[in-house]
Amino acid sequence: MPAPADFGQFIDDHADEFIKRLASAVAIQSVSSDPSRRDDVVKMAHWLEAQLQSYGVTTVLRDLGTHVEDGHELPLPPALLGSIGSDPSKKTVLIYGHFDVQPANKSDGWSTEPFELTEEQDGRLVGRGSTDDKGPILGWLNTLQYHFETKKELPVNIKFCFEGMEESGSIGLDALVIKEGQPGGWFEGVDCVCISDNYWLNTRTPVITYGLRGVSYYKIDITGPARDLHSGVFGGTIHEPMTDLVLLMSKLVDVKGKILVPGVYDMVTSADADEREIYERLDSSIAEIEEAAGGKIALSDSKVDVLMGRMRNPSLSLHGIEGAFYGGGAKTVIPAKVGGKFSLRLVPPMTPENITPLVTKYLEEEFAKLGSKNTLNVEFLHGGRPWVADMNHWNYEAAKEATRQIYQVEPDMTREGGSIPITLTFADTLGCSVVLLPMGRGDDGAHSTNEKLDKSNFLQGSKLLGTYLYELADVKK
Ligand SMILES: NCC(=O)N[C@@H](Cc1c[nH]cn1)C(=O)O
Ligand SMILES: [Zn+2]
Ligand SMILES: [Zn+2]
Repeated sequence: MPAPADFGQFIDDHADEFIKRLASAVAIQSVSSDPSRRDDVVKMAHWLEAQLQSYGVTTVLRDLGTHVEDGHELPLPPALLGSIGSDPSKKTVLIYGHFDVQPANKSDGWSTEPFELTEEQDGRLVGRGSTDDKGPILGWLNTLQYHFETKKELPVNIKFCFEGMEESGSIGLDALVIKEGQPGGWFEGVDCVCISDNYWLNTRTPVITYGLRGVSYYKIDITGPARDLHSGVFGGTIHEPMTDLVLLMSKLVDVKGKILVPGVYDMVTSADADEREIYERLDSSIAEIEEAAGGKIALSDSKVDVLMGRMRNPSLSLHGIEGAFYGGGAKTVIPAKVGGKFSLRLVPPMTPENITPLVTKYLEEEFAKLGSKNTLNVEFLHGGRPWVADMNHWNYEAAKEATRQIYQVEPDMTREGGSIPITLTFADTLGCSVVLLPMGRGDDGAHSTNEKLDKSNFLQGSKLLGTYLYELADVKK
């Protein structure tokens, strides 16, 4: 059953309205990692709930309890569940997305206010969350609006699961998905899952994604003096926490991206010629990867090695140092306590559970070698397992056919370097196929400054998601 003939036109005709709605969503500063923005994450849940309800979706906000952040107990934002249609003759698809975003400040280097969506001359819709993940969520709303206003029946039953903690490790969601996946739960009867929360490899070829790396996030605290000290008075006198931390962090990864924690590479198989061929065939180039990164800084001249570095190999990134002096000027302080943050991206069979003992043991051994009198504490902050799916499942056939119809090309089949921790929980708990059907381009700059979603991707992506529902209705189980 193809999508109705007027569906694409409806999306194009409502472009301005849809962009305004995206601007309203971007304006809510739903930064999950910032405790002072927690009310905005909750506000975003209510905003989205009202949108879903206006198109006839039955909704419920599920309380996820509390979590502890820097020693303070904080309420978690609720998860938003929705349901529309219960026709037993139709398939039921579960749609997941997240309404929280990464932090953003103009002073980080944004050209415009990050929480004011700015439409640029070339069609770029610039704003935090435009591509990750408010634009894709609104793509589903655009499809719902079409069916509501034209009084057309949806081709499938839809369940929704939208969360507000994805950028902070999806805390609390696992338990909810496991509970709602039981008989009588919200997700009973779900046949397949679709997530639109990642990106094409380049700026022209759509992709369908069948794998994600996992993540394991850590903080290493080094504590020394009771308070910050004058470096003129105490420099050369005491063990400095920052010196220890910088030395320790330098032991984690080398300049070529090689992870230095012993045992990590023993877990990963190396790619044979057939596997390398998969990456060779992908429509990508070093030049495009460097263009998206904004610098000629690729780790290798080999496209295959660079793509495998993102998709099928682990990596370790250093993110920041809490407690370090970072302002302008030349403050001569010795920070009393510093916390280094880093994470590993994981590939099968790595898990946060099997990797954490290796990381902790190594850091403790390396710290002991420093002979420092300061104190080390290694804390695991959050994690998620890697996931690889069967790309020949009928759920993927529906996504491929929808892509062919909207973009008139064969999609590239990719694994994503990022993580969506709940994906594996959906796959395992509901025992069904999960497909990742992204809307945005490879140069969207998710998590970065000047994050954008191109207007054409927003509109074509909305058509893609709607068309996928029709292909799903048709495809043989
Ligand atoms: N679009 C998915 C995404 O960006 N996921 C985050 C998840 C995460 C894990 N820890 C912190 N955030 C990612 O960084 O991959
Ligand atoms: Zn995301
Ligand atoms: Zn993200």
